[in-house]
Amino acid sequence: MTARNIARFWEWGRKIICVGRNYAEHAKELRNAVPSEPVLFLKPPSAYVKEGSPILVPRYCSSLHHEVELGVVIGKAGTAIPQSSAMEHIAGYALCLDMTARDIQDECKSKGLPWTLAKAFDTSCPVSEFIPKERLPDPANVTLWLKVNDVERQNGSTSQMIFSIPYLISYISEVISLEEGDLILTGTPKGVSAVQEHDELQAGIDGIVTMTFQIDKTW
Ligand SMILES: O=C([O-])CC(=O)C(=O)O
Ligand SMILES: [Mg+2]
Repeated sequence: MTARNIARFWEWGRKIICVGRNYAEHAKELRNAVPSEPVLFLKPPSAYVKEGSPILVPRYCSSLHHEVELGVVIGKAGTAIPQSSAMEHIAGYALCLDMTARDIQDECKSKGLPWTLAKAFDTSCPVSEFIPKERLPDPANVTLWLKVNDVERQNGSTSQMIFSIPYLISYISEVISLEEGDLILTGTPKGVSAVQEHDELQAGIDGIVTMTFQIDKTW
């Protein structure tokens, strides 16, 4: 059997664990309380989309939002990983979008229902190429940006995260064992906004990676 290539982690069928409200300014722009513990939700592996394929607006959604986020790719499995050794479990990173059907999420929130329809649909997790961890020596201090049709919407530093990457790995792995090829989305900085069919989304980490996606309809 040939060894699987971690640089193609999105093909492994592993889980995607997302952290919400990890930047105070973003929690505030959506009128949410700043959390005292991480807010977690999941996306299935069918949510992955790579450059060259479009991001699809679900038929039931009339307000699709972008959320640019740093993704952490797990390279070594673990359960209840201590913060002190958490970084050893990272293979690398990817720039990610947590595409969100905001109107549906608002409805789910008001009814106290889970966010699956708002967050877990096909193409809800666009990802960049894999970034080996050596190329991002200080993941707690990188700037993420996102433009819609060349207009900047999001620009924030991972230094603004409420819960650090080691804390998140430790917290998540107490509840959900982490496996090689899993992806953790670490939350979005402020500036989320709605996108339409034919819009072009460009996102990047300066000097490290950029990626471009088009928005399309499913119907
Ligand atoms: O839907 C939300 O705003 C929660 C979330 O994913 C984030 O903060 O990144
Ligand atoms: Mg998010």
